[in-house]
Amino acid sequence: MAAAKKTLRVVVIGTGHVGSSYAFSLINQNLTDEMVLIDLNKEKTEGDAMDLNHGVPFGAPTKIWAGEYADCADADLVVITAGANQQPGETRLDLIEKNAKIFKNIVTSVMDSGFDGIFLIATNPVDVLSYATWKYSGLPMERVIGSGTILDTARFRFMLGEYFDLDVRNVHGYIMGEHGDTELPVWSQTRIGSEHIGRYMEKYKPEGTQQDLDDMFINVRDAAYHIIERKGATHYAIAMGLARLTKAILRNEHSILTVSTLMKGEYGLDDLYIGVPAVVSRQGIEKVIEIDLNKEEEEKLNHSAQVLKEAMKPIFNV
Ligand SMILES: NC(=O)C1=CN([C@@H]2O[C@H](COP(=O)(O)OP(=O)(O)OC[C@H]3O[C@@H](n4cnc5c(N)ncnc54)[C@H](O)[C@@H]3O)[C@@H](O)[C@H]2O)C=CC1
Ligand SMILES: CC(=O)C(=O)O
Repeated sequence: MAAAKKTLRVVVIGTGHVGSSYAFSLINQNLTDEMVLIDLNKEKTEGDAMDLNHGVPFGAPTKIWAGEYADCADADLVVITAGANQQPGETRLDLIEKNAKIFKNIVTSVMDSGFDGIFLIATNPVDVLSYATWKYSGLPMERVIGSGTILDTARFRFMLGEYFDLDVRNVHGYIMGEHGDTELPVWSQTRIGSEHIGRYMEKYKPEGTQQDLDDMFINVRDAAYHIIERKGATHYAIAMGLARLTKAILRNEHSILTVSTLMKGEYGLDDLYIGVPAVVSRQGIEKVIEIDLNKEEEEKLNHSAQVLKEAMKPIFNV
């Protein structure tokens, strides 16, 4: 008889805007057999579990419950979206102290359960908290992944698709660096179809200017501020980004995605988590892809890394 297929379990810690949107996005993708919800607000997780369970007849069989840290023991993936979010005017780095404290407790509780899977982190500042999770958990770096600039890259591609009036799936480019104010667009490697963006613009949008593109990037970089001013939080797009990452991991897709991962000499950087393109599969981070950056992009990436290191100093002494 063939061996029974292992049950896939995802645990979501923090079921606020981001966590509950992710849970909803995940059950719509039929990627997991079991989903456990954990939050300080237990009543809310119970309500969310009831609500999501009532949707299961419209999707595929998935067991969903409001759980405990002990449920992490058998989890394949623990996704952390718990902690404070930005208030209008606050930067992501302003959240560092509050959320680093919360993370020490959460990661210790997960590891005490005997967890031996992959962590996926979204809480801000995501680069710093992914590093914190790696340190606090003692897991190999491959198994601690931050959502990094996956959302910024999606915003970048979306806005370029609108600008050129094209299917966003034909827009290829990356935002790298901090998921925050020092992130950078990699124009030198941005392609529309297989054409470099500059050449595409010359041929098909001659009225377009570099100023248009620079303004677009500012909108990408500041998108969270614009949304938070209007509705207090951003959650749908990151939830879909986390679901995309979950798929790459659980389905062993070997997908190149811009995630936050530990630098060990790549791009000349060491001992920090930062957003770069990397291959993501069932083992977690398979490898960082070192794309060619021009001088200006290299300097911007270095600056972003320096800002992250400064922000980490009081907590990790790096
Ligand atoms: N990486 C990214 O691209 C994005 C990250 N975020 C970040 O995600 C985080 C969550 O944002 P929202 O969902 O909007 O916040 P929220 O306030 O709606 O939800 C946070 C949840 O965490 C829970 N929580 C707090 N401390 C906890 C603990 N010790 N254990 C378990 N649960 C705990 C709260 O009870 C709450 O339900 C924020 O840090 C936000 O900045 C948000 C959007 C995009
Ligand atoms: C809140 C946040 O990090 C974002 O929407 O980019």
